[in-house]
Amino acid sequence: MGTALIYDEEMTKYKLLWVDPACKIEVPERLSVSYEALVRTGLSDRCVAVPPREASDAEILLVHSEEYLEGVKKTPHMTLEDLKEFTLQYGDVYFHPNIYHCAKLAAGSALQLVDSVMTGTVRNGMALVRPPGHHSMRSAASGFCVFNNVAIAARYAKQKHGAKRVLIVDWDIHHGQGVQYCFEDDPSVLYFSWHRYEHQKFWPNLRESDYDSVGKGSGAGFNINVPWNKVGMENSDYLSAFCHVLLPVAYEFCPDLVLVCAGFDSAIGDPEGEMCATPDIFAHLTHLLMNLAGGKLCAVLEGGYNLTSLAQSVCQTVQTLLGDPLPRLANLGSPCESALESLQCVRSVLRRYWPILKHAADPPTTDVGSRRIKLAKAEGEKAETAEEERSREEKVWPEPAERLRPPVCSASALPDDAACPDGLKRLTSSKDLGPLLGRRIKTEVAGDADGVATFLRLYTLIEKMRTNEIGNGVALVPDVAAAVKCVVQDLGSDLVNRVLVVCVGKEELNYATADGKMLVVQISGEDKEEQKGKYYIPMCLKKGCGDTVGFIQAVLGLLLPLGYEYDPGLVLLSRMPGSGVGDCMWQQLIGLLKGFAKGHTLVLMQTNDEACMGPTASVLLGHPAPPLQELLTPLPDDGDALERMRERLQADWKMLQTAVSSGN
Ligand SMILES: COCC(O)(O)CCCCCNCCCN
Ligand SMILES: [Zn+2]
Repeated sequence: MGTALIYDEEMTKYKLLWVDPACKIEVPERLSVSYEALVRTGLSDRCVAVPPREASDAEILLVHSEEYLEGVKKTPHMTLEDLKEFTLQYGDVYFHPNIYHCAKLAAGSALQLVDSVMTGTVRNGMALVRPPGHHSMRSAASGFCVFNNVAIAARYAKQKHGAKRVLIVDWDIHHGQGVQYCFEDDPSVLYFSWHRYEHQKFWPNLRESDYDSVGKGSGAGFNINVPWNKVGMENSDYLSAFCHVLLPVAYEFCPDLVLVCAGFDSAIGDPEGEMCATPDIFAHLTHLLMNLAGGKLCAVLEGGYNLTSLAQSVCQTVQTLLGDPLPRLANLGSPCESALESLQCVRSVLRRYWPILKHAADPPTTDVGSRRIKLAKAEGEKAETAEEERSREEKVWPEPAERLRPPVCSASALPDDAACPDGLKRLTSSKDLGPLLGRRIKTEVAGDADGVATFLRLYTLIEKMRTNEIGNGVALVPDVAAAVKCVVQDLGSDLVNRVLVVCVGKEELNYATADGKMLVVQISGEDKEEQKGKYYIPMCLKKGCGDTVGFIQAVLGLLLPLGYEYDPGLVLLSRMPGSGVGDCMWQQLIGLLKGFAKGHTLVLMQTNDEACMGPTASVLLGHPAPPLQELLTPLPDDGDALERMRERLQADWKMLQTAVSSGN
């Protein structure tokens, strides 16, 4: 199934007709440069072009009031003076004779996207629209928005397609207060937004944009605000918010559909956000959401005002929707203290609603709330002078790296008598092993023919991943533990710099290399509290690997942050016989680990584990992992043990932090 792309140049045909410093950044070129970049890179040709349509009155009335719609309907016939007059009643927004038409197309585009995804015509998609939507409210336009495109789409998905639970992820740098108001008492729509806040000093300067607005009534717990109280947030801050706040809750919520308020003013270079996250971060944010809801994801453009980072970020997003390998995120730092304070605050208010967060730390001792300052609008929003604007230094960042699809997506290395699943390319061992290696086979590696054959197969797989001839691969081997040892000791570190070894099951694995060439993470039911140094991390689930809740907590809160910080060149994932891990969980694990090492994942399974070959091959080939059924409430001990482990490890691994360092 493909990726839908919705765009129509009609939505570029309105603009600001008078002087208004607050609105001058919202220009038609935002849409045209984004689309042109998709065309120039060849990405648009790989998408399924879906035409927009006008949202009907009834669809708009799913969110907005009749009086508001009636008012907007009059704008096409207004004189310039009337348009200015009409605009005055709202904030930071402008009207134009053609904006009503475009607003219907923008909302209708979101609905076309929902139809295409919910009917299975496509797997996922993106709508490039103007005007944006997430600020508009039931009876008010705001922040360049006229109709709330994504809020309408969520209501529509429920009403027309019977969606039970819809997740809305808003990575725009502004708080989508319009979306929050729409669903704050609705437990069927989970709204997650991060936004520049600066203790209420930043637009829209709302008290209810802070972390303690968690929703109301039966919607309590289903509204998540992550305020950024400083500018300059980086990739590590964004990934920490996903791994330690959004993803655990999203997995527990188990949505049927994911809608993204895809604003790119959260990228570096944007005059509104003033953040430092690079465009390739959106490849990973998109990827991390694609294993939810069976891959049903609709991204709808919101903000984004730096035309360079906007276009690059749109391309990164669409390229991930198309299933291309992800870029490696270079030198992730530690999340900054301010970000950790925000994560700690929001986790502490959410833990009572979401068992998966039940072990989250208490709020920080310093009362963050007391720093909220409600500046008088004039003072807070004093329009910066042209001088100030020029003085703000121009940000520069590297062009995102190319993300080349390897000629072969997935390969298999199997014993001759094993069946090869459809779509996998069966590898025969490469003859040219190189003299050095050849000699070593004779001596060190298991001398028997099987051992040699296994060695040859694994070497071939890894070598072809290193040269990007193949993306990922699966090998069936007679003895998984021996094969892991063979890769770890003889292959991995020679061929690849930094191998992330993830072992599911109980085998004793103690190859951790102190030099960090390997990071061995073992998830098992065995209690191995002692830890063998920074690079061997045993994660023990008291109830074993069959405990999906414990397993997903270990993956999201520990394995993912570790993987991002370690930044491996290869991922070796082995499934020990008798591990007890469920197929769905196993597929989710493969799907998530594909985000590392440009997708170079080598899966090792025991020859008699053939039953799992199908599900494994499906995800390796790029099919979305099926959703985990609604997660049961975890027993306290598992979360507790993992939480204790996280606290112990965070001294070595900064991405594991979820709170300000206890000293503060
Ligand atoms: C959904 O619209 C996308 C958006 O969130 O980016 C809109 C931002 C409105 C920002 C209003 N203040 C402008 C002050 C200019 N210095
Ligand atoms: Zn924005």
